[in-house]
Amino acid sequence: MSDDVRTIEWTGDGLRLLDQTVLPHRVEYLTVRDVDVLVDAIRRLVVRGAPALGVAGGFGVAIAVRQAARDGWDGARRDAAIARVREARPTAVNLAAGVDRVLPFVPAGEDAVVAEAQAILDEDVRGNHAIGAFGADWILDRVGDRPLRVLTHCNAGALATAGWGTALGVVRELHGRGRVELVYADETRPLLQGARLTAWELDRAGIPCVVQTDAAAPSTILRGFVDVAVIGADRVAANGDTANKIGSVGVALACAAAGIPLVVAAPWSTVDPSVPDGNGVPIEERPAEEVLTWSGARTAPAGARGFNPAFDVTPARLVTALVTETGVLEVSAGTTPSMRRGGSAVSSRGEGAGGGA
Ligand SMILES: CSC[C@@H](O)[C@@H](O)C(=O)COP(=O)(O)O
Repeated sequence: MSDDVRTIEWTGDGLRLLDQTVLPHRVEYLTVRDVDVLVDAIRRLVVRGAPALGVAGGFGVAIAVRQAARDGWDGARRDAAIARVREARPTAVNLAAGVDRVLPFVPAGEDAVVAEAQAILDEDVRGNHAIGAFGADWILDRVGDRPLRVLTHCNAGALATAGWGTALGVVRELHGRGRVELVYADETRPLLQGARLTAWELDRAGIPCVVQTDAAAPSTILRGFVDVAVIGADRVAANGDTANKIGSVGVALACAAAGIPLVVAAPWSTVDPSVPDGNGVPIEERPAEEVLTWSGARTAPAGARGFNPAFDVTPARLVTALVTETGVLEVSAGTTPSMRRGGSAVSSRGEGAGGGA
């Protein structure tokens, strides 16, 4: 993403968000100055993607601190507002983690909170570049040092992060090395993060891309059109089970059946060691209207009810590699995130089970 378009930044006036609900047709920003507007923006996916939500969580606390001073709130009201930000969406662990990370700075005041939230943002951008390099190295080593056909699901790009992207950071790095033949971008039902956002990012970056329906993805993989799938994550359990946008598990099953790698690209801030496996990940269920309507018009018959889980869990045995900012864990081969601070060894490149920050 070029410098003229920032997903999320603190301007002093408030938190400036690129409104992802109107992309790719319009580039509009929303400046958030109060907590209720932020909670609504998170729920409507004005800002979305696990790492970007972590940054929003950190700055959300700054908004609450400023609002408390402005509107004369007591501590209890301020803390309740912070809790609303923390709980605005349940699956991406980054949101709660972002809030929790800045909380100790609340007594020191707004500037201290903003500085810590800015550190989350800056670390995310740095980490994504490292993820891109580690991921590209691993893929070219394991899949082949040639222009590759890459499949991705949802949007794990600059828009989903503070910049550069995780899965799309790997794609950007591969492209920079002349190693992308084509990207298959799954459209990502029902809110089209792939068709609207991933395709927009790839087009701006000059990376060849086709958009396909989610239902096409397993077939595309089984027909031999894809060399590697690279996706992001909303929460990675200690055993490597990975929650990501609904539809990811179908991609993973097809990759396993076709014998191609499924690579999950995510920062350590998306790993939740407190959750032993995928059963412990809360899965957001979104309004039924998102699947019962199209462009605001009802598509399903009046009597139909909807079921709209926003995420699924890919079992660790289907995750070939987890690429973090400190290296690569070969999860299906038995190297899990829980081994990070453990002892024994790990991966092909750089990362050990005891590695990382
Ligand atoms: C780097 S973003 C990783 C994930 O958060 C992403 O793949 C995803 O599932 C986003 O879902 P969304 O509902 O758009 O917030």
